[in-house]
Amino acid sequence: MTVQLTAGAERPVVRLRAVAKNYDAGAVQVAALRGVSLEIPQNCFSMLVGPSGSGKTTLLNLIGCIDAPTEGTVEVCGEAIAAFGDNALSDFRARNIGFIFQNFSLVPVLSAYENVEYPLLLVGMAPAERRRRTLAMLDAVGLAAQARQRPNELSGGQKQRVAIARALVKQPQLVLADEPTANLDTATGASIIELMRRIQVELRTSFVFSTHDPHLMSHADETFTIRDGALVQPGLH
Ligand SMILES: Nc1ncnc2c1ncn2[C@@H]1O[C@H](COP(=O)(O)OP(=O)(O)OP(=O)(O)O)[C@@H](O)[C@H]1O
Repeated sequence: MTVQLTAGAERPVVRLRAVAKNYDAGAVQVAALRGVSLEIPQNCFSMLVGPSGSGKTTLLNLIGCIDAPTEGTVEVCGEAIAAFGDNALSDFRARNIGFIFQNFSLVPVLSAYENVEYPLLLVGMAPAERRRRTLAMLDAVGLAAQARQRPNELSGGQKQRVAIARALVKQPQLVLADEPTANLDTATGASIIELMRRIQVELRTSFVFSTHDPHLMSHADETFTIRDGALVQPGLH
């Protein structure tokens, strides 16, 4: 018998405590985040919503271990990030976190197949398993027929599907998407959110995506609203 734990009983995949982030901008300091504490449960589709400049990218960069907080603690997949050295942190990120960006960030000279395969090369996976997983992910995002095409031969929505496959192919515990629909028309953006949601449920991973579009709220299990660097509406809705 499988015992299904509730989200509240499991260890959260992300835990931030009293996080602040300041940037030096010439003579002045910008307080990009102030006193942010949050927990993101496992197997959850979460949305980070707020206007431009509110701190969404800064927060995703801290959760993605790309940047360190000025104050407070960041725990991802049960690990205290401050305890890692640079090499251990890169390795941790490569194994546990997938990233999706608004400008897709695909490698232009690689085919869709090669873009998706790339993270598996980085973690040294054997060729047969690499091929199996890459083909399965391309199929999951509906791009099996476009495997040989390069990014400039794909539509915006298809490029973002490749980026989703690339983020998920190593089966990370956590996927972060920074405004994944910002460069897509409304219908394509909606289909990308639906695809991310379907894959999140199938693979039982955790997604956090940022947007300035509150209309997407209905898709999320949990919404965090951020304004001027502080959370204003934490918790389940
Ligand atoms: N490298 C940096 N140096 C100085 N200030 C920065 C830097 N990065 C971000 N900021 C400032 O921090 C604040 C939060 O920026 P952030 O990019 O996190 O917001 P955002 O909500 O992602 O915005 P957008 O929706 O426009 O991408 C803004 O005031 C921004 O100008």
